[in-house]
Amino acid sequence: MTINQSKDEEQQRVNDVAKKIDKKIERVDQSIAQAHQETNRIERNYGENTKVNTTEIDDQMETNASVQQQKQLVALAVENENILNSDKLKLENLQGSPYFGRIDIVEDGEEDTLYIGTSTLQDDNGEFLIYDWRAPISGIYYNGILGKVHYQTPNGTAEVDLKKKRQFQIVHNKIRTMFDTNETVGDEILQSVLSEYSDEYLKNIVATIQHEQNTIIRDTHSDILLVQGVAGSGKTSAILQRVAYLLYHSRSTMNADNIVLFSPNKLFSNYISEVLPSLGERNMRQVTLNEFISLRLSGVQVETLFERYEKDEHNLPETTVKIRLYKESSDFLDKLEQLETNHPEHILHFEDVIFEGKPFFTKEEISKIYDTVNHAYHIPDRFLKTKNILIKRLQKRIHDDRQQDWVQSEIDNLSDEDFQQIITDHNIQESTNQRDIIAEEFLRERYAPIYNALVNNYFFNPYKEYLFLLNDMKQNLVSDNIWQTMIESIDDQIETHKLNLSDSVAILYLRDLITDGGINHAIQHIFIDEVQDYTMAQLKYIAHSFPNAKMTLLGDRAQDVLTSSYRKNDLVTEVTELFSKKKLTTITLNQSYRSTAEITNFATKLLPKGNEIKAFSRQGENPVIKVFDNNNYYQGLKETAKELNKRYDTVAILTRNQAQAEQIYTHFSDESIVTLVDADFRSIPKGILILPIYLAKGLEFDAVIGHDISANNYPDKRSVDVLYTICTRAMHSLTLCVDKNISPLLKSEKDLILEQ
Ligand SMILES: Nc1ncnc2c1ncn2[C@@H]1O[C@H](COP(=O)(O)OP(=O)(O)OP(=O)(O)O)[C@@H](O)[C@H]1O
Repeated sequence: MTINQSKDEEQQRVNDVAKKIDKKIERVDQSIAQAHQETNRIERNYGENTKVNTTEIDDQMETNASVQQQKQLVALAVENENILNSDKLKLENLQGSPYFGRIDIVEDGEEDTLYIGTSTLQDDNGEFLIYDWRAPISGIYYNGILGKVHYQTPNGTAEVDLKKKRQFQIVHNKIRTMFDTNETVGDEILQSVLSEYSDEYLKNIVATIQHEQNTIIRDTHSDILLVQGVAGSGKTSAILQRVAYLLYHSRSTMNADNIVLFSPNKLFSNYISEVLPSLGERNMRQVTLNEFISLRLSGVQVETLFERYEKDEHNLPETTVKIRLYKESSDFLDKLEQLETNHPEHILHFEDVIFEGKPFFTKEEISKIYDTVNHAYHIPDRFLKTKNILIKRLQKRIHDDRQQDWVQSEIDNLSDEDFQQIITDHNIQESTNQRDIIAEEFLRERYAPIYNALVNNYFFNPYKEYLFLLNDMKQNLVSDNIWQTMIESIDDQIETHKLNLSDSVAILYLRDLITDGGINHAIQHIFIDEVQDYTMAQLKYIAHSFPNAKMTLLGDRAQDVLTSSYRKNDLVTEVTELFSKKKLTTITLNQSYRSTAEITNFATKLLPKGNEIKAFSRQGENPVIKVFDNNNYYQGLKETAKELNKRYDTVAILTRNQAQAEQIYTHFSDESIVTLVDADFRSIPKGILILPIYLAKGLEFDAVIGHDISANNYPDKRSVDVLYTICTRAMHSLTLCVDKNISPLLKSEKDLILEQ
């Protein structure tokens, strides 16, 4: 059979499947309409039932039971609607491009042909028209070369003979390209996908997942999966396909709410938000490190990594670097823990519990309780016992205060409505001591802020405890004077409700350790993108906070934009040491997909070990270094951007910091096509964008212009990470602009220099 004949047959099949998908969508639409009517009907009914009389006890109980039942019915109806909507989304995702792969196999002597797409589709007889790309058998499409291959099933490893592997590119239900291949998912389709222009949203890559990426996506054994992947190697893409894969495989035990992704900034969250829905899945929870810390330290303003980077720009004093490195190590957290546990005689720093302007429990009273609890107990147990004793004292006080005159008179003054409300809220039966019970409930409500303070551990001051431990700490990093000055400066900051990034994690760790709090058992998977920005102390704290979670950490040691000015240790070595007791797998991705070969080759020359990075064979223009006369610099930059914008939808001018971005913007102020992006942006428009590199982390643009690549701005090796990250954001075109004084980092690139 010729390829054209088989293409005709394949096209025929696409047409048949497309019709079946359309029909199924029609049917789902009808079911959704019916389900919606049903939900409305139950909700109306629910509303009427809740209006039943609630003053008589019997009626009240009956109403409660009925309301519960109605609530369940509503929940079921809504759930049913959700399932139908999700089915519809999956079908819509198949519309126009129902599948991308086909495998012909022989299993146990039987021949079979399977088509692979973003989700499963069966016809009315239960025949599989499309297999989900995450089904066990689909794994061989990504991994297997023709011949005998294995795949994992729930019952163990199965062997099949893979006879044919065919790839399709189907657009609007027409086969655009189709060919048979042997090894990985072929270059030709990848070429075509990668040549497309940048988009506001990252796309799913299921049709072209590469071998190593597939290993990351399908790993279910490791506690810690660490991926060191060069710029543009598909780390972020792998995260998202992995989330989709894990959700499919653990459907009965996990949903998207059990997964948390730590993302580098708000722009990034929006950028990746379409991938999972395009695979028929819900997005996982997302949080930036700063949001995570700030949520846990409410009332304190924690410095962001971006703010610190902006402040740090120039050479940091050696002592600052030493102290910071120490505080960011996991050893530092261990040291705090040790100091705390080795001094059982030490009384924690407690605070008065204030009620209506006066201490209800004084810190002396709390300290005394803590001191009387057996010193041999672990600190969290002593803390809990103290807390329980306080709660008991509060309960006793409630009990004792019932007969107080002021309570009695407050009850007498209650309106009938309020009186009745207390009875209803607390389900108080009629009896001789009804008034006592009402008094008790009244006091419980009145004293609720105290109870709240106790439950939330507000009677303990972790900030003072931290300062105390710092004072107590023997260290030989810096002179005692400098150490003391540092402590005083933290104290001053705390006074103004501010905190450094490195202190914030230490304080959280200490607080959670002492109070046995801050632990979330429900999260099963943590993903951290751009892990090179995280300190070991932060990773240790995150692991401590989510004890049941497996962690997938993805980063690039060469894109250490935010901390390279002072950090020296290697990412992979540090992470491996930190998690030495866990089952850790490290995967390296050396193939870069984002940029043209010319751009990747240019960028890799900046790195000491750049020759390990493999460029993808997509050709484009050479990068250009444009040198302008000092007076014409901004004019030149502006014209370069406008020129590029005629050819490319998104042109990003990337700077070292926000101030530089703002300065450029003033030169553009007459143009409406230009956007100055800052840390609060949630999405990126098309046109010319100006932004500091740290906000462009993880993103990509058709054309990139590096601003002011001069010896002043990029003086030495410590600037390599920033420059490398700038260059690798470009998909198709890279221009570096500079006045006469070119950075020494570009010394070997004389051929690319264009004097203007
Ligand atoms: N297997 C693939 N098939 C198609 N496109 C891919 C594949 N892998 C990566 N890409 C594309 O390459 C680009 C870079 O991918 P991604 O952003 O996931 O890389 P990254 O390693 O996270 O990059 P960086 O660290 O530089 O931010 C994206 O446009 C992505 O769609």
